[in-house]
Amino acid sequence: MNTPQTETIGSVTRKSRQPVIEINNLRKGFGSQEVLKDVSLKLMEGENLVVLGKSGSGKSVLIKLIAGLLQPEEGTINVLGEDVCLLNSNGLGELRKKIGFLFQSGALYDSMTVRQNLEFPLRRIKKGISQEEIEHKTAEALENVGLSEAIDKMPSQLSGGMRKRISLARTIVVDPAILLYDEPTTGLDPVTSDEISALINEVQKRYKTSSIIITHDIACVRATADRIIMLLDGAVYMEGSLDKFEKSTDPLIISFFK
Ligand SMILES: Nc1ncnc2c1ncn2[C@@H]1O[C@H](COP(=O)(O)OP(=O)(O)OP(=O)(O)O)[C@@H](O)[C@H]1O
Repeated sequence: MNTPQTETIGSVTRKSRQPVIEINNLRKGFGSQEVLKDVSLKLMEGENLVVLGKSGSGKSVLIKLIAGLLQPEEGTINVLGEDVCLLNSNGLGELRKKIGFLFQSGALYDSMTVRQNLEFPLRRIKKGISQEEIEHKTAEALENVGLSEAIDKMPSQLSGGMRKRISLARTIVVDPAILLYDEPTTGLDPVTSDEISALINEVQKRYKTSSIIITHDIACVRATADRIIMLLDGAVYMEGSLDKFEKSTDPLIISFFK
């Protein structure tokens, strides 16, 4: 009889880990422009997968395809056991409740306090949730991003780094299974960027999420990546551990990691 192997990926130690996202032979273009020609990848449970690629290589398009915001021309996208391309709008809506997005802008609702910014998605996604539970989850999410004291502030009263933290709190407050980060540290100073990278790891541990992180920030890659995928010319150019990328002698990889 085979003994199940135990392995640790990110924060999750399991006898056998499952893919939470599985993409096969994805093709997507706009008009005559081919952006993704043939992309296949997996995101494993509990893993932080970093996607690298030159500007315009289709990283954001990839995230939008995963979320069902764009339709591919060819290929399959399976997220948490659902074939995204076959879901109707209700099915997509349900699936998106399990996916958290942290976009570059991290847009908060400027006319709402931090508390209201967190309570809004909770009420929308967790139908029937009690007021007590809302308050508990809001306080917990703010504590986890180290900003409990900001609960009654307006977004305009916060620094860029604080806004990013609150955006992350708003994303995690609804317990997503998957987090999609699009350039989470862009526009932040190096110290604040490092804090956000550390927070990405904290969130992974506490909330047991699986994440795709798109970033050009190599410090963020070094801090967060369990595995890396480099896109080039619409396909996966290289895939592997941080160590593999750091030791690569390929000029393109070196140009990213120098
Ligand atoms: N809705 C759209 N309609 C037409 N073209 C689009 C659309 N979305 C993206 N594109 C094009 O697809 C290409 C890839 O865009 P994408 O935003 O995915 O790049 P990226 O790798 O995320 O770049 P960056 O690192 O600069 O953010 C770009 O040439 C972009 O202009």
